[in-house]
Amino acid sequence: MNQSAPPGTANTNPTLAVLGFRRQLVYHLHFWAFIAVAPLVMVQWQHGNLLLSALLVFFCANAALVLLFLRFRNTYFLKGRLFPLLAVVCAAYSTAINGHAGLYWAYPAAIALFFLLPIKEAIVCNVIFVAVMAVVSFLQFPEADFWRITFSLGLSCLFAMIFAWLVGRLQQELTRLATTDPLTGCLNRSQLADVLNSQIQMRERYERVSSLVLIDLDYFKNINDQWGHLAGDRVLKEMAGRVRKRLRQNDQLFRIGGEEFMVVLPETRQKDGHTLAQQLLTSISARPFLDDIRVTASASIAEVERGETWSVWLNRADQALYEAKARGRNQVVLAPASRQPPMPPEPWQRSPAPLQPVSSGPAASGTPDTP
Ligand SMILES: Nc1nc2c(ncn2[C@@H]2O[C@H](COP(=O)(O)OP(=O)(O)OP(=O)(O)O)[C@@H](O)[C@H]2O)c(=O)[nH]1
Repeated sequence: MNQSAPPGTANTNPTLAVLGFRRQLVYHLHFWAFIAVAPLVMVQWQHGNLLLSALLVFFCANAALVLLFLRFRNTYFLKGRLFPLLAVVCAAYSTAINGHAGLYWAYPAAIALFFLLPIKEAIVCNVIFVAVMAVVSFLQFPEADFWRITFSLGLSCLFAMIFAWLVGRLQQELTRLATTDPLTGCLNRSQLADVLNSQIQMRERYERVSSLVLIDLDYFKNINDQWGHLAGDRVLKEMAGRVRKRLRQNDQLFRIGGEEFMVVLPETRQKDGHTLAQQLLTSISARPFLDDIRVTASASIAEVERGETWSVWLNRADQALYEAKARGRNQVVLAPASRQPPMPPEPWQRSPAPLQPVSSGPAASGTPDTP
């Protein structure tokens, strides 16, 4: 069971790490684009290309605003959408009036799209961009150059697309690996603080009350000792499956310790959650695991209170789980409100009748309860 809330859980949230990666990518692209393009404003001005010079000023101003917003407000100015638009327009227009000197900017502009836009939008934008550049180069250059430009720009886009797509998949896979338990497929602790905090906010802002259920298998050590660790693993996996089957789509199942699971029940009062917790314990104890391993579990349920932190909330549930173990296991205990002693068992929360063993497993063989 949890002894205490782990410090700094929010800082290790893998989803936030991915967001940090995106933010840095956007930040660096805008920073280096600004450095590269700012001098061109003067160059185009001196060449008398006033419209292009104005477009480049616009481009630099947008880049500067994105950098400032990211640094001081942690948000994307206009969602970072202006960079791709301006880069494409500037590159196409510059090619139309400057020929090859403008064309060179089309390549970094096309590649940057894949790192700034969602992949589907980037593909659509690049198809349009390559088509526009093909028309411009058809009008500007000899036919052989037109073919070279169109194919080399198309190929650059293809390579950038493959790279961005693979990086995106890698990010998704890393996030999945970092946020789920490989054995059971449940969420792990990495997002626990965020999920509980969002339920706390729902309570504070909208009076929507959520509950959390802790479930801990009883005498699980004996299962490992008697049937081996691999069987223990399979029991955990099957148990997660049975619990998951009973949950709603919005409910979230975490594995927060070896044989301890947590279910977050959004917009569920303690009394309603209690009914579910009872059903979960029944689904665990009613049928043997791996054909002949009888297992029971203990559970606690705690409704979020106004003004409490996620660690206090979890701690109340944890104390109630200790109580469930101390009262003889295979039962659900309601967590009391803060600073109140654990509630005495009521008739409707008493444990079900003891199970008859189907084999000589530890839970089935009536191992005496030791807290
Ligand atoms: N097979 C397997 N066992 C695990 C895993 N994680 C933790 N365990 C085992 O789970 C057992 C937990 O034992 P205890 O904390 O004593 O709890 P318990 O035997 O269930 O007793 P109570 O909780 O008091 O009912 C230990 O033997 C751990 O080695 C896992 O991923 N796979």
